[in-house]
This record gives sequence, C-alpha cells and structure tokens, in this order.
Amino acid sequence: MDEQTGQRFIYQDDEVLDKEFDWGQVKRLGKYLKPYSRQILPIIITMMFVGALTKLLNPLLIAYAIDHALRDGGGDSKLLFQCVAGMLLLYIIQWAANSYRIRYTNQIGQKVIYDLRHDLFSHIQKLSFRFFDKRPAGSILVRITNYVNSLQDLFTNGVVNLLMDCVQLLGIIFILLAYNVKLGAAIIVTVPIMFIISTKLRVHIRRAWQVVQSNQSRINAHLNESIQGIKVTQAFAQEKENMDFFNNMNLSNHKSWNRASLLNHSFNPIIEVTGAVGYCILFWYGAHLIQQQEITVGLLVAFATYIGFFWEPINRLGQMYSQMLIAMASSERIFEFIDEEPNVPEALHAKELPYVEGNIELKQVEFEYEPGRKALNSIDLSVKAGESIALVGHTGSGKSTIINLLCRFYDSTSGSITIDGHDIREVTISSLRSQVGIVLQDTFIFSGTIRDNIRFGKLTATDEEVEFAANAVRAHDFIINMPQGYDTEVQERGNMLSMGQRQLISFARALLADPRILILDEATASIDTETELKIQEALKTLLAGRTSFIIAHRLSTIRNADNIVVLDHGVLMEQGNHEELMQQAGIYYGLIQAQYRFLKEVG
Ligand SMILES: Nc1ncnc2c1ncn2[C@@H]1O[C@H](COP(=O)(O)OP(=O)(O)OP(=O)(O)O)[C@@H](O)[C@H]1O
Repeated sequence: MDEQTGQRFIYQDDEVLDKEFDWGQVKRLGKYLKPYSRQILPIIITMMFVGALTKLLNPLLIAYAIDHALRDGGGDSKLLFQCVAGMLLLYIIQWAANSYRIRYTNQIGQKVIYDLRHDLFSHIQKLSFRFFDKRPAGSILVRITNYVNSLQDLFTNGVVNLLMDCVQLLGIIFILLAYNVKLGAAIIVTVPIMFIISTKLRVHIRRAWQVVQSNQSRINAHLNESIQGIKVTQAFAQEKENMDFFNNMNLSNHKSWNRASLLNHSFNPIIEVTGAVGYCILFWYGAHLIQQQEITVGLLVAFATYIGFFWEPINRLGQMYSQMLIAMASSERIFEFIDEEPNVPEALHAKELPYVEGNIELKQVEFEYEPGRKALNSIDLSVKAGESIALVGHTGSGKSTIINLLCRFYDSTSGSITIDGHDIREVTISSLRSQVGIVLQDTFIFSGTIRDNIRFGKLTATDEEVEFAANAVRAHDFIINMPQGYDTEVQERGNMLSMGQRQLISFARALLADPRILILDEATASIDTETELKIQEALKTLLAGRTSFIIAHRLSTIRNADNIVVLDHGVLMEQGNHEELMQQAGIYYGLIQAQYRFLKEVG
C-alpha cells in the first residue's frame, strides 16, 4: 500500500497522449519507408492517381448523360447506353486501382512495422542491466507492442490516404471552379468550416479514447500482476481486496468507454449538418444560375455529387491529423529506446578475449549503483586458474555485485578486473561472456522442450551432446522419467519442474556451454538430502578444471571451496580456506556458528 496516495497498487502510465508535430521525427519515420520507395511506392502512387481520376470523372459523365441523352423529356438511348457503359467501366477501373493500392499499402505497412519492431527488440537485447533496473518490464513491453502497433495505421493507410485525399480535394476544387467559378467558390466556402469542425472535434474524441486506452492498459498490468502473484494473494487471503480494486478499475474503464463512444456518435450528425449547408447553397444559388442559363441541370447534379465527395477526404484528413499526433508520441517513445546507449559500452578497438586459463585479478574495485552509495569498496582479490571461490556475507553485502562486474553487466566505477592479464573493458563483450558461464539461483526456464532449454547453453549442440551434459550432471535419470523424456514441453519459468530439477537443468546448460570461468548463485531453498547429494555431485563435475565463483549458502559448498571471501557492506573483510577462517574467529566464524545453530534448531 502506498502511504501517500493510499493506493493498493500503483500503475504509472507510460503513455504520452499526443505530441506536437515534429518534422525531425517525421523524417526519421520516413527513413523506414525508404527501402521500399523504389519498389512499391510508384505502383501505389499510380494506382492512387488512377483511382482518384476515375472517381472524379464519373459525375461529369452523369452530367453529360443528363444534359445530352435525356434532353427535352425524350432521350437518346444509344448515347445513354454509352454513358452508362462508360460509368461502369470507370467504376471497374476505380475498384481495381483501389484494391491494388490497398494490397500494396498493406504490404509496405507490414514491412515497415516489422523493421521497426526488429530494430527495437534487437537494440533492447543489447542494453545493459542498468537500463532494466530503471524500467518496469511492462513499460518495455508496451513500447514493443502498443506503440509500434499504433504506427501501423499510419504506415498502412495514413501516408497514401493523405496523398490521395489531397489529390481528390484539389481535383474537386479544380473541377468546380473550372465549370463555374461563382457556384464553385460559393460551395468551397464550406470546406474550411468542415475541416475546422472535423479536426477540433476529433481532438476531444481522440483524448477520450486515449483515456480508455490507458484505463485498459492499467487493467492489463493489474491482471498480469494478479495472475503472476496469485499464490501470494491466496496465501494471504487477499482475494476480496484484489477483486474490489479490480472492480474499481473496471468501472472507470466502463465509464470512460461510454463517454468516448457518446462523443464519437455525436461526430457524424454535426458534420452532416455542415454538409447540408453546402447543399442549401448549391440548390439555392444553382437554381438561380439555371434560370439565368449559366449552368445546366446536369452540372447541378454533378456539383451535388462532388459535395458528397468532399466529406470523405476532409474527414480522413482530420483523422490523419489525429493519427499523426499519436504517431509523434509513439515514435518519440520508440526512438527514445533505440537511442539509448548501452551503459556498458564496447571499447572502440576491443579485441577478442583469447581462450583463457582463468586467472582473475580484481584491483581496487569500487562500484556504485547509485551515485554516493558504494556497493563495493576497494576490493582486491587474486584468483588462480581452476580455483573455486565461495563468496559469503550477509544479505546486501555485495556478493552479486562482484558477479555483475565480472560478467560486465555493469562496469566498475573505479579499479580494474583482468582475466589472464586482459582488462575486461578492453575485450569484446561477446568474447568475454562466451568464456564466462553463469548459473543463477532463479533458474530461468523458457517455454519449450527440456532439450531446447539445455541447448540454450550451446545452440549448435547435437542431441548426443545435450544428453551427455545432462548425464554428467545427474539430470538424465529424472529427464527420461518425464512423459516425453527430453522432448517434454515445460512452460515458461518451468512451473512443472521442482526446484532441484530446475537447478540440474541449468547445470547441464552451463556444462554444455563449457565456459572457462563459472559463476554460480547457489539456490537458498532447502531441498531433500538425496537431491542435495545429487546436486553436490553434479557441482563437482561442473566445476572441475574451471575457475569458479559461487555465492555459497550450503555449508558443504563453502567447506569445499579453495578460497572463501567474506564481504560486509561492500568491503572484503576476510579470506582464506575454511580452517584458516575458523581459526581467525571473525565474521566467517560467526556466520558458520549461526548456521550450525539454525540447523540444530530446525533439525
Ligand atoms: N540494481 C540495483 N540498483 C541499486 N542498488 C542495488 C542494485 N542491486 C543491488 N543494490 C544494492 O547494492 C548492495 C549490494 O547488493 P548485492 O545484490 O550485491 O548483495 P548480495 O550480497 O548479493 O545480497 P543477497 O545475498 O541478498 O543477494 C545492496 O545494498 C543493494 O541494495
């Protein structure tokens, strides 16, 4: 519960509703169209002109038919037939041009969105941990999905419709003025009025829908969190409170939807009334001009049809304007991520880290996650190839931070870390990480088969290699007892596997990657003795011949380590093997005594 707001859950909106028009942003978005501009754009533009032209010619043909084929109450059936056939032909051409245009604009739109999503996701994959520390996963997700989707309309229809509508409007204005300047000018007066009403009203409608959208994304965030945390909710019997909170959200969503929908429905009648003013001017002034024999009845009918044509492009231009403003906000958010530089930059002339033995040196290493708060303070540590180092210390003492620096998830604020004499900031990140394997406490199991999850350590591994690795870490037995053995599908996060099984899979994954340096965050949860023994044996196989750092919780692991490093508030306080540290009777001694007391009490 947040004390200031009194809210049970706080969902911050990542949404910016809309943004001023920004040419720089439009140009940057336009670059995504460039690869397709030679290939597809000429077809689309040709189709657009053909479609607009055939549409604009039709009323003229009708006017011609009325004035010439239906003259004086009689008629010229042959001419009438020719006119109708001509109209039919124009409709067919218009239909064909439009369907081709829609097909190709959709293609371009999809390609652009694909490229944009690809750029965004591939860039996010490269960003450093610091980036993810600052942002909730939900907001990253929203940018990859919602914001990119909101640009889809702009690229699939917007750009081409904008051109088409401009061409259509200009075409109508030209025809009206060319056939009768006075009547044309009188009708055109309604265009700016319609345009202003359309854009102004749309602003309100758009805002109302955006409130709906942000309410919906809050509901989604809450749903996501509630489902993920369902076990905690039920364990603390908080279902009712959760339900009340959800009901409130649901109600505001319902109300905002009603408001937006009401505004939406008031739009068309208002525009129709403005359109009717145009018709009044036409018939009143047009009749007058017919009496004076300045125009024909056919032309009056044609003008009436053109007024009908006004509405569509003006409406769409208003819509397009709204879309553009939303696109400005979405693209700004997307580009903000694409422009984000990784906090762990690769040196300009970074070399490949050659195959290493695994000698590691930390010299005067300091680190701050936030300025002014040291998480590590002047750490000096020397590790020989093949040694196993147990990192121990109270919670928050800096154990994980040492590991984060070794893998270069963050760069140290000062001091240096070298592997076989190579400063890790001078080598490429991929060559470093390919030789440093990491097994986290919270083993991440991806949706897929067990085989695929192990193969994640080395994507090119054969089935035999996968099974060999699983066998070496004693995981083979439990895997072949699963319903489909190695091909058993496990869900995201491996919910159907036990804690120990997940650990063994992650060991197999690490063994397959065969790193020179292995980092292991030992699981804290207690497991049964049999599994514990299995894990200890698997560990021996995994650690053999590698330099290893273990955030150790189990006494057995700590005892077997070559060097135990004791941290306290980011300072290296003691180091040595188990016997040496016990003799010192310092922090380590205290920790071990506490663990013995605990084991005695529970056991
Ligand atoms: N991402 C982060 N942003 C800011 N501060 C952090 C971050 N991660 C850790 N810290 C802080 O750095 C200090 C060291 O944390 P670290 O995770 O290294 O401790 P630890 O010894 O691994 O603890 P534990 O045994 O509980 O995992 C702590 O004070 C912690 O609050």
